[in-house]
Amino acid sequence: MLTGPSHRIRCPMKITKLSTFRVAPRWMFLKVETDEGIDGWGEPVVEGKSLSTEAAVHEFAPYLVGQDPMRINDLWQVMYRGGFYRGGPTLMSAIAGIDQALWDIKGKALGVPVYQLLGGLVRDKMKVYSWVGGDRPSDVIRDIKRLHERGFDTFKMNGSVEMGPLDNSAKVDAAIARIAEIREAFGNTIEFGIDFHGRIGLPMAKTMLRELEPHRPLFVEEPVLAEQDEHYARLAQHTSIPLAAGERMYSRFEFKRVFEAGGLAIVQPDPSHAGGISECLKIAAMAEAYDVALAPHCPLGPVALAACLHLDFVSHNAVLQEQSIGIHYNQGVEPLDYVLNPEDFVIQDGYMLPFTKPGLGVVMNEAHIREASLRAPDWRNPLWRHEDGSVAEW
Ligand SMILES: O=C(O)C(=O)C[C@@H](O)[C@H](O)CO
Ligand SMILES: [Mg+2]
Repeated sequence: MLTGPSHRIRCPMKITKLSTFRVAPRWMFLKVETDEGIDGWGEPVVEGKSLSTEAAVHEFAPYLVGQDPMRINDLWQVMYRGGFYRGGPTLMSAIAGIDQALWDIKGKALGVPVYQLLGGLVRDKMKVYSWVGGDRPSDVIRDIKRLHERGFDTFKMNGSVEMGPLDNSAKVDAAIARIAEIREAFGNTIEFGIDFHGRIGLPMAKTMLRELEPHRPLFVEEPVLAEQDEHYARLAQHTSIPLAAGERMYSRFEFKRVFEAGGLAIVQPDPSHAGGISECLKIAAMAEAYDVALAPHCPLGPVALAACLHLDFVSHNAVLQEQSIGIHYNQGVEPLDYVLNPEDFVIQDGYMLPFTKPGLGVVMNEAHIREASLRAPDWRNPLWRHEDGSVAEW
């Protein structure tokens, strides 16, 4: 017999408003409001395409306003399938940020951190890594020293400057010498991933991997571009170095091909690009079935990082988490500049601890965000060109 107020069948909560705030350095925050005063935050953004991502978020709004935010799975399917066209960085990043906000609302409505809604913790802390060097990797030794003193022992850097499709041995030697210098300086007291950022392609990848073998990087990222993912399996035959990729893949429908073909030892979906927590959970589970490790991509802000960590804390195969504190893209703006609870972003000896507050666990400084959004930069990545004038991969 349903009698007392606690048993009253509640009218479903309703989404009332979506607001977007583009802010420095190149991020965008989404606030989803409801008729019960519970707000959820997300971070939908394609770096360098925030205006088109913002438009996509607001194109989804008519499907969401008036709907029950607790029905995350249905709203996700409506956004993914309802508009006929699907996939790609813009639509999937818009869905990602909305998905994050819906999980934030659900956790706050039920009074628990999101990872509790996803089955609870599989680990007590999560290993994180820091970027060192810049677009053209320099001063990496200095940066590693500085961060190593702060307790980090795992790093990532760009693997090279611009590289032509078939570049010369001097540039290969320069790239390798920089890595050799790191191992020389730190031995096995640190580990590092090398991100080629898609700057090399198949003609150079085997050579670079061969030359890197003796220095045993933790992984090599994007040795070829995601649109040539068919090469990962071939390259993996030529190297013992774990190959990683995924930041430019946007749903399980893209990742399934690399799982089937093999070659990637680590996948790096970005919960702010690949459909959010909901979709990245499915990608993580697929990866686990193929014994592929998970290392979510996150060169972004605090909500994106929180979404990654909730994913990490429920995924057995999560091994490393990228975070953007001090990354060269931030130009002096840091993720914690936009939150009122920096003390909850605990980094101890290169690990982060689970958030404890309900929802994603991030208390956004809305007043500062609104003010900062009045000065939103139109960030875009540099356009590089080779010696011969042709476009170079950045
Ligand atoms: O963090 C990484 O692994 C990157 O490759 C950075 C890249 O995603 C830039 O954010 C694009 O603007
Ligand atoms: Mg990368």
